Amino acid sequence: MAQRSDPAGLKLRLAAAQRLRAVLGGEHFSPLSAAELPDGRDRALANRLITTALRRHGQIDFMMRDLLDKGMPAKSGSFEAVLRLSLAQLVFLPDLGAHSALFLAVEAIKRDPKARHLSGLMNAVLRKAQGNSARYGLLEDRMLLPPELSNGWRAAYGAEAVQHFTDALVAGAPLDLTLRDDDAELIEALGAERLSGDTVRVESRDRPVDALPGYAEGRWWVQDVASAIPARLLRLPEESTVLDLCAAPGGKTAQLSKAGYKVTALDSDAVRLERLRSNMARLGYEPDVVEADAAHYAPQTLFDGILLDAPCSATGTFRRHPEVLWHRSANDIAGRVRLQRSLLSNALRSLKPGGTLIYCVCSLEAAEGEDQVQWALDALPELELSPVRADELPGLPGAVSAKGLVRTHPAMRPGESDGGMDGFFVARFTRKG
Ligand SMILES: C[S@@+](CC[C@H](N)C(=O)[O-])C[C@H]1O[C@@H](n2cnc3c(N)ncnc32)[C@H](O)[C@@H]1O
Repeated sequence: MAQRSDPAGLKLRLAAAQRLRAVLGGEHFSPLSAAELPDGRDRALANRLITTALRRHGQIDFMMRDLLDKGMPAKSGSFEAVLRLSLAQLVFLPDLGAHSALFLAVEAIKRDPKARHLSGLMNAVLRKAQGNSARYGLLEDRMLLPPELSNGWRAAYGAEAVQHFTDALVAGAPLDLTLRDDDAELIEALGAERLSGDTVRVESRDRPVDALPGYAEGRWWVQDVASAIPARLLRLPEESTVLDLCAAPGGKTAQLSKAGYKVTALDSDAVRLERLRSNMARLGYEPDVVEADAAHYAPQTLFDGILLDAPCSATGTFRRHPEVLWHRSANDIAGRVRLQRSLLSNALRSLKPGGTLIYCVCSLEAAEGEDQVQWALDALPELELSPVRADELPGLPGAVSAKGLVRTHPAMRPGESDGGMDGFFVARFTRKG
């Protein structure tokens, strides 16, 4: 807990350590908000420390093994989180200076009853790290990715692509927006460039998302360019009925609404559905909203189209959620594969004969993508593939396979942009008539 007499910069470090500790414990990363850290400069610095520690997690693992002769002390409260933040600062954020990394780490540890007995160790370890910081700054990029994931990616996408993945991990993601209505003045006010369809990209910004032009008026929503692909591939006439399965927080619901469909947005998570409702209210869209388990949902009236954005390992989102790289295990992925199969099977019960089903995941794992298509075609004889044509995705010809499946990954460049895109997989099916 920070106190009035605390040295400058301590409060933000305590907040950063608390957030990083929660993420190390398995939580999803979200940046500190204005409510959590009101001072904008403190907040920006705290978030920079956390994201650097998360992006450099694999290299910091190496440093910690190198520095802690006896390994991480047991039951040591915030020690690991504070150490990771300070190593991130010392080695990768030299513009912040070394003094505060050392001094404030020790001060932070002294304020944690579970770790204060380790303040001497923190000091000694960080001094040793300071002596080694030039060497640590040259650690290999391959340490940034866990071998369990990167070996498979190298086989699937090639060594050069995986090298780009590490660059993308360190650089982070630009901000992509889907526009509610096309307006050149708004695009200019946002400092954005057009990417594809109604997606624009903001490469750099000086304020939070909700302070950007057009946010309050609901003129756009945040959505990675890859995430905007699946809804575009539905291609049904206006007024068609569409069921958006696993819909929250509603990026694809908004696209489907904008396309003129009659949309039912379903999700099993009440809190996430609240976010969907407030996003739709801001944007002025009015889908029907259903709280239900998509594995058992059985509506009375069948739909013309279904978009199933299935829960997945989310490895394709590592540029914004570096923690997914270190949270995923083979078991974890196998569990999601089973869930995706049950959602796919049950989705068919809601689809009209002749209707279109889009299956998508923000995963780079073939087990959740390409292999699931093969499984569906074998196990669900009512389904047939409706291949996507390369000309349906202008600007991304390499994303469509010979079979008509869509695969994006962070080494792909949409349009002329330098920034990459999320890893996504999309397949389009029809239910036989
Ligand atoms: C990848 S996110 C969806 C993102 C959303 N489609 C969008 O574009 O904004 C996956 C969603 O699946 C939901 N989910 C997970 N299991 C579910 C289930 N059995 N039934 C319905 N929704 C589920 C989660 O609550 C989460 O909101």
